[in-house]
Amino acid sequence: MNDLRHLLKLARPWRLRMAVGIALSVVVILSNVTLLSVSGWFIASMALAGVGKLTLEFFTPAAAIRGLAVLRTFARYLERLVTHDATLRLLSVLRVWFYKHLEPLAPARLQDFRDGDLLARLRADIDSLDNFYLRILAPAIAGLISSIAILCVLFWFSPGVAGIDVVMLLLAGVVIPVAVAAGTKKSGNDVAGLRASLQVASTDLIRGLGELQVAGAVRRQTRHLSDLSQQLISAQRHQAWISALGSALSALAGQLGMFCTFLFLLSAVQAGKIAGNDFVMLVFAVLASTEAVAALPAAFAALGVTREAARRIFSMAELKPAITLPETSVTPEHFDLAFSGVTMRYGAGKPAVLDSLSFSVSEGHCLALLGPSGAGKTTILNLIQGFWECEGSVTIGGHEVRTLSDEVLRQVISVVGQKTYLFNASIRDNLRLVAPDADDDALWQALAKASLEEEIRAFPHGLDTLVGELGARLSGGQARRIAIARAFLSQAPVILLDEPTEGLDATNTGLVLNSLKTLVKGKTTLLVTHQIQPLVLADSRLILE
Ligand SMILES: Nc1ncnc2c1ncn2[C@@H]1O[C@H](COP(=O)(O)OP(=O)(O)OP(=O)(O)O)[C@@H](O)[C@H]1O
Repeated sequence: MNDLRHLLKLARPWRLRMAVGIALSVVVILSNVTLLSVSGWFIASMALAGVGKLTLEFFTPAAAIRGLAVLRTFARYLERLVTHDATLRLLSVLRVWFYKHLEPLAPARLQDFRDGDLLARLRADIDSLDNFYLRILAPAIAGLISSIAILCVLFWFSPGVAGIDVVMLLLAGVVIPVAVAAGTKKSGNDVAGLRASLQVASTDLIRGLGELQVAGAVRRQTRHLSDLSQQLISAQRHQAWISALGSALSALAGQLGMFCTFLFLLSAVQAGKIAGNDFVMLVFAVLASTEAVAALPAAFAALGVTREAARRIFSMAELKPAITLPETSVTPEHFDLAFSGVTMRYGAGKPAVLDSLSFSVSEGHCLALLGPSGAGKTTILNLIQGFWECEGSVTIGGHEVRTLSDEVLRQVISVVGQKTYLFNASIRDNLRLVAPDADDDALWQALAKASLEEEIRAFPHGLDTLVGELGARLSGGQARRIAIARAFLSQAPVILLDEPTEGLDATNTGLVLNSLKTLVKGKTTLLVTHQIQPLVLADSRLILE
């Protein structure tokens, strides 16, 4: 329930809109109940007037019936407009709010989550929260207010009938929905979890299709996907069944309430203690009062999924970043790098990856970091980028990295790694990621320095060429040189090179090294490599054990 309370807090800016939505729901319910009751009264009165048992002025009730019908339709339209508007506003803010909480968690804290799972939280779980106000909160509050109003009016006519209606409303509006919530709790949790697993499996299938095909494992993966899909369908079917059963039982409770009212008032009518037209009106009123609680079984069926979705979102948003950088900071004036007594562990109690490490790189120099796999070379690059906390000090130009803002760090540091993330957009957009205001001339100059200009000019669409998903339409060497062009555009004074020529053929290695020679000139550079060729860039070497 804490998660739902948290959600309510986030919805606070729209509380007026939400309250108006609930008030309109109450108007809809009460106008429906009044319409049916007055109609019953009017038809019975007309019948009695027809056999001469009473005289009737029928203009007023006829006008009231027409007025109620118009009010009901109009209020329903407005209620849909207002409640959906409030829900969509809440969802749009929630998505941004969640993304803002995710951002500082990257990359250190997000490594425990799979991409598909994150996507499911960002999309499907947040979508599920539209249930909260629209299908749970608004119907429950509107149902409660309307029930009290109906019971007060019935009590004024007949305390006995009000008593019958209380029992019926408690049954249809509390007992049955609570039973539905209990019956769908497990399947609700399952639906949110299975949806995420399905997203993870689908992402894996699409991303790894090439490997799966080579390994002959496509069928196995699709069978896994199909099993998950079946489990999700059966959890959703279970929910739909219980929800439908709840709605049917709720409707049955309304019919029983009507029947009991009929029996209760029959003797009074026969004894002439109550008029025939009032008798029909009260019977109809009890039947129509189920309208106040009709939405609750479905609402409570949605409670499980909604609660689980809220838990998944808020549990993630409560995670603490591995390191908290200040919002703003100075920009260093010079750019030498220094590690002093740095000890680093990936988690408390884990072995030290770096143990009291000290070294420095003076401004404009290139230091090659060498050492066996697992020695901690990439960890050093991660610390410089401010991704993890460590003991000791890591400084750029004399400023501790942890005292520099994220914005300053991204301006100061540029990374060329073996994996370059390319967005499925044009080459222009991929380059402008680091320099949004750069014009085409600047982009071509950067491409020329990255030894890529001629190849891009040869493409029919030049800078507008779409690179495909993860840069699928470019070769590995071209993608690497796009990363180098980005580094030229960013003009960052500190360059981190992580295996810059790994996996490239001799021609591409030559092209990349030529460009890197220009890039690192005058910049402070750390080079991580297992290969011999990139060592031409280095002024000195540090061997880690
Ligand atoms: N995010 C992480 N969480 C937990 N442990 C990690 C993480 N990243 C690296 N490690 C561990 O830290 C140690 C150093 O890893 P690191 O990637 O820095 O080594 P490396 O020298 O760059 O290796 P390679 O040359 O193979 O890239 C390894 O034992 C690795 O398992």
